[in-house]
Amino acid sequence: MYRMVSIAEAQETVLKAISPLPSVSLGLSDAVGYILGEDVIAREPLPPFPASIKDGYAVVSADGPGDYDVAFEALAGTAAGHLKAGTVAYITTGAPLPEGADAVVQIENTEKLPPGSDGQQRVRIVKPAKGPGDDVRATGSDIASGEVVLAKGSRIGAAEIGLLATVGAATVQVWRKARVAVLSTGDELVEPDCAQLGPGQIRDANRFMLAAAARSAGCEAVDLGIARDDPAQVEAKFQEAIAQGVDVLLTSGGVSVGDRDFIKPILERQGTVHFGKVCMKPGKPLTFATLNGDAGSSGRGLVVFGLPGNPVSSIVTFNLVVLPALRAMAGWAEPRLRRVHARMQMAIKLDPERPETGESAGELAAVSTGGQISSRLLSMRSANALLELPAAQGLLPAGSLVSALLIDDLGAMTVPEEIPLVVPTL
Ligand SMILES: Nc1nc2c(c(=O)[nH]1)N[C@H]1C(S)=C(S)[C@@H](COP(=O)(O)OP(=O)(O)OC[C@H]3O[C@@H](n4cnc5c(N)ncnc54)[C@H](O)[C@@H]3O)O[C@H]1N2
Ligand code: MOO
Repeated sequence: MYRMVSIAEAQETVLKAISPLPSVSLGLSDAVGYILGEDVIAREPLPPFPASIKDGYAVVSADGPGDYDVAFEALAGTAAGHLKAGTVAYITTGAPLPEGADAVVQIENTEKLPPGSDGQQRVRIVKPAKGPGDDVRATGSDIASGEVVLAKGSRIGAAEIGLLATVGAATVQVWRKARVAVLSTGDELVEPDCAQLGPGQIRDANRFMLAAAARSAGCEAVDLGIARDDPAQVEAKFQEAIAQGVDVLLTSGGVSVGDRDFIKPILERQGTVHFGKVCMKPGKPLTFATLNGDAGSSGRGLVVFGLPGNPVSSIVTFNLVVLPALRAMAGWAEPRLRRVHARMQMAIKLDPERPETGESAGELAAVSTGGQISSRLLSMRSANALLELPAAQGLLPAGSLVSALLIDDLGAMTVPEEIPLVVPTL
């Protein structure tokens, strides 16, 4: 019999038992979504030279307004020329400021004059530069040489890829992501392409759902298929996971207390079961174990999550416990789900015994996805948050402010036309 642990204790136990996977070197274009395993330092200043902020004329600011010869053109991508006082140079945005010049006057503040008889281009500076440095980016004003542009532990998104490219970090050290094997167990399961279900059969939903969830976390998913309710078959699949050198094994089904539930006894024989019962609904039989030895692609053992067979229990426990573990392995400093406030738009019945995790959709106004039953995958459809509801009798009234754990990027959320600016009165 297992002691019933709280969700927080289960999460803490898992995060204590695992550590980040070894770092790997990745090409810049492949690094999006990874966590940086090193500080990235700028070797040169940016801009590497004083650069024009505008299309206009490079000037000696002390020359002031007046009519000038355009001595030459300073174009982006060319070496800076030398400007003599009393003349100006045509300059494009991003071009190096010519030596001798100290400011730029934008085109809008000038008037082109007819060329001289010798063809000399001339311009009138109508509104002169305010002083040295006007409309010029000084060397290193965006990024100083030696500056840490990205610290170890940063998450690499599109802007960070841009920064890496800017400073010439063509390859970077990042924490590797886990290889995750997915195994379904149960005599009743058939493949999704089964057109005609036999007696007692259902299609395997969990394997595909969990593999997709692992891939969404950036992990490689390894499909171990279905094991029948037979300890020898389940053990053979465990050996296959070890042989394939995966880091994490996700099983679903067979973790409850029936005499056909073989996952816990096998894990007890092969490794250490850290918990086998969690005080939550859905997901009570969630089991977490580590297998010793040289399993896992980094030779540091295999991490096994025995997820409940009910599909909703499976995906909810994945989000609450497995996902933080995959993130921690990938080097996330704060791997847990983001917790926000949501206001209930409707009353919700509470469970008297187990704190409940329900699903909500929409804005940070929580609307139930309907009947919350662990077998009913429709209760997860389009859900973008899991509400953390206490174990209690009765109804939670509409208007209650509840805790919500975000499980997606809210990309499907309706977008208000505008959000009013609220300025605090001081
Ligand atoms: N006597 C008790 N029985 C049960 C308890 C309990 O405390 N005492 N807990 C219940 C809870 S809570 C859950 S959750 C389930 C979990 O059971 P298992 O993990 O052993 O899962 P199975 O019995 O194998 O399956 C449960 C349910 O889910 C369906 N299933 C299984 N795998 C898949 C799959 N890959 N795709 C789609 N559906 C799947 C399976 O057919 C069952 O209907 O135990 C309760 N029992
Ligand atoms: O814990 Mo079970 O997941 O309620 O059905």
